[in-house]
Amino acid sequence: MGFDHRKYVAFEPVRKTDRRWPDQVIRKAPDWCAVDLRDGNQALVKPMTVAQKTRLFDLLVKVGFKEIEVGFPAASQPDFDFCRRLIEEDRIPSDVYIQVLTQARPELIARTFEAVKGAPNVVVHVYNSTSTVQREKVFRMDREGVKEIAINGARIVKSHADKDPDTNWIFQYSPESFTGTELDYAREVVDAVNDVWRPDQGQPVVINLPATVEMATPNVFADQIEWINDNVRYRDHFRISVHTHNDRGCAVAAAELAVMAGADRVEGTLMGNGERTGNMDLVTMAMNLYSQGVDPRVDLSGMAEITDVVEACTEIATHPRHPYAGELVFTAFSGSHQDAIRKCLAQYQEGDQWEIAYLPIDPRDLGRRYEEVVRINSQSGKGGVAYVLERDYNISMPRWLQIEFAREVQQTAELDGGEVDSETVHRLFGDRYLAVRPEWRLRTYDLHRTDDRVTAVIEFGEDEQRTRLEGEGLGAVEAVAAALEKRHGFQLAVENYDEFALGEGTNANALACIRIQVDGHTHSSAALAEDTTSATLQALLSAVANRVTATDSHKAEKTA
Ligand SMILES: CC(=O)SCCNC(=O)CCNC(=O)[C@H](O)C(C)(C)COP(=O)(O)OP(=O)(O)OC[C@H]1O[C@@H](n2cnc3c(N)ncnc32)[C@H](O)[C@@H]1OP(=O)(O)O
Ligand SMILES: CC(C)C(=O)C(=O)O
Ligand SMILES: [Mg+2]
Repeated sequence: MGFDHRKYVAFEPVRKTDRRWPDQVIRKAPDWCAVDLRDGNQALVKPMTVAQKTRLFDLLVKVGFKEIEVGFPAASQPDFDFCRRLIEEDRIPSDVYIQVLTQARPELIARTFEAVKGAPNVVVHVYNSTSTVQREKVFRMDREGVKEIAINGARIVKSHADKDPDTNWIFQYSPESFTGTELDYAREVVDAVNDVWRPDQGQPVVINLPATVEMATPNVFADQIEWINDNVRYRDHFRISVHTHNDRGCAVAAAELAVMAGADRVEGTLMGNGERTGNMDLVTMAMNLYSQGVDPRVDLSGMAEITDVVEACTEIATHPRHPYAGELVFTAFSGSHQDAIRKCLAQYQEGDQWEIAYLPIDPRDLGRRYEEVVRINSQSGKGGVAYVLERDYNISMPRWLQIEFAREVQQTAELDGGEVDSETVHRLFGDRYLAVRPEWRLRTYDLHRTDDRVTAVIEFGEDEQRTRLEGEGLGAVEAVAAALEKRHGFQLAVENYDEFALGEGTNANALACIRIQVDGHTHSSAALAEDTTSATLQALLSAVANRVTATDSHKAEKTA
């Protein structure tokens, strides 16, 4: 008893020597069938109301699905009523087939045909279970007996349809629990059904091969599909569909490999709602194709609407890491990812092929914004911090300041433990580098250049108490630095100094960043101003102010 793996037996792989699917590449989207309103619905704690089903149906149509399984009308009154509503209110576009599921039981098939009466295009989907376990333990029948259920069902479907030639009928058969069915037997049943329906004589047929329960790795499923594809009768005259479940977490992979193995059609649900761990997720598979440059033949650009409607109808929240749709899937918190994204995006031009590290697709294609791409916490680095200030505040920092400021942001993030939003990053930058004390505010400057020297005269401070300094040097910064050295009696070296013209969207035109060294201590500052010289001189004054304040408080501490 307990946690004992010996309770389970390994799935027998398919002994195949003519495997071709591994070399295939999907270059065309399969036909899609959305089964949200049936398989998705039957798995919900609270099955959808008619109003919810209608909302989800309208969304599926809007997204572009042309085959939509709308329910199991013989199972419940709401499913029946919903079907009637679609037809009687003329809600089904002329190029859309509604699909209805029924067991292969005469009374249920009859009721199903009642439900779809008057619809122009209908897929009647009949199923019975064929696996060894189901034959032996559920139906207690031999192979012939279970095959007879299928044949009977096929006959009854055909006879109802024959009575209603105004509808375009597609017949669909599923050997339910196909993955647990011996392949030769699955073929035998499928052939027997097609012998009734005769797709070769013009009857449109879908043979849907379900991984009702996902029992093995996706390559095994692909082998099963390729084997059926190679061995069934009438293969050129009907579509093979697959319907995978996600018990092992590989429903999408299994469907993709199945298409490589010859499947023409894929059933699934938006966001993967469905029995147990869910159905194959149509959003993920379609977007996987899209990200490979393949037209998915559905339009998922309104992803926010898709997740809103699916959440409202299923009452299941979207996981923040859900592929393509989750809140966090286009966000990088970690430093090296942010750095790479920032560098790639800086080189990206509209119309280029999308080659951005860590972003498999352009978030804007799904209605997302670059604003979400880089978010800051304690895992972030200088690239991310710089990106946020550039993106949201048009502030470019030199590399040396990025390194220094990222440490400050990191400390805040560590103290806080969570995310540091863009406004906080901006405020930290302003408080730390841009704040100007009134007594150090630059008021005027005057520069005189002779052949190789500059004489600078500056005034700074409050109105009544302005300080006037004069100095000389090779350039303006050196001249003012010399004046400040003389006034304060220290040695000042400018370690780094950068200035940037600012783009639109800011009041100032220039940003200057400076780092000075005084008596072995470094002090950095920055300033925004109308012109680059004002910005530079203000940055220098603020850096010196930092030094003077530091020295004063040190002296005060000693005296105390
Ligand atoms: C893998 C899938 O998702 S398959 C779809 C599953 N979806 C659903 O079941 C949701 C809707 N189903 C229902 O509401 C009900 O099951 C109904 C209304 C269809 C039928 O209900 P009931 O008649 O009460 O019977 P129940 O579902 O228990 O049926 C089991 C009986 O049908 C038989 N049966 C089950 N599936 C099939 C089938 N596909 N074809 C023929 N007979 C079948 C069983 O052998 C069993 O027979 P028994 O009564 O002789 O023992
Ligand atoms: C009815 C069938 C196709 C089904 O839902 C399954 O086998 O999972
Ligand atoms: Mg299913």
